[in-house]
Amino acid sequence: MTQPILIATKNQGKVKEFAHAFEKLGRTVVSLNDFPTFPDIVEDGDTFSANARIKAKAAGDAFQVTVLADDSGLRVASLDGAPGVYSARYAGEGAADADNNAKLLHELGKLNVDAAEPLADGTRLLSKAQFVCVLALYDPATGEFIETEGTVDGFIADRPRGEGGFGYDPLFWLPQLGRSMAELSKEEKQAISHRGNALAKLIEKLEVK
Ligand SMILES: O=c1nc[nH]c2c1ncn2[C@H]1C[C@H](O)[C@@H](COP(=O)(O)OP(=O)(O)OP(=O)(O)O)O1
Ligand SMILES: [Mg+2]
Repeated sequence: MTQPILIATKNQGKVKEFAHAFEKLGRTVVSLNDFPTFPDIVEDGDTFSANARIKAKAAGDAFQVTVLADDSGLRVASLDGAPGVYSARYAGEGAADADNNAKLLHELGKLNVDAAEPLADGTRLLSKAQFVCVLALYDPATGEFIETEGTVDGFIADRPRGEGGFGYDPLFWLPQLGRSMAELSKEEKQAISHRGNALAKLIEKLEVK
């Protein structure tokens, strides 16, 4: 039996996406939710890369197994790239997804949005935006990291759509699909998303090694 892959995350949305992706490769995953006594990791890096490495190293050194970590977030053009690495705590420490989404709409509501044509249902697109995901795979035996980054471009809509995904997905509009990220199946999200993209790059790197 091959070992499950340990993902250094407590985010159930991420866990579901990785479980789906790795299932197709015949692998299962476990996360820090399976180790409730494992202490919270302080993500005090200035970049997605730094935080991904902090999470991978903390778990890898503790468990002495190879660990995958994901640090990700949303860059909103009209907010000069905010919330960026602060995406998880945009509305404050311990904020829920709904709080962060409300804060995002509040901040964008303060700006004068250009008079772009609304969508058929009246939805307005408030700003260009990009999801970013940095994956770090850390091997405690060598102390080495393998790192990849994935992005996806879209817009922030003025109202939520869809029940899938997590985080900012209901507000993230994909013009090429005419749907929000939360309206995609797991399969569709993996094919287009920052995380799916970063994971495809990581698997490619591992294959050529
Ligand atoms: O596909 C996504 N769809 C919607 N929102 C997303 C996505 N990917 C990241 N995000 C948002 C959620 C959270 O506000 C932040 C990640 O913060 P980040 O610190 O990497 O994750 P987290 O604290 O939720 O879990 P953990 O650190 O245990 O992996 O960006
Ligand atoms: Mg986090």
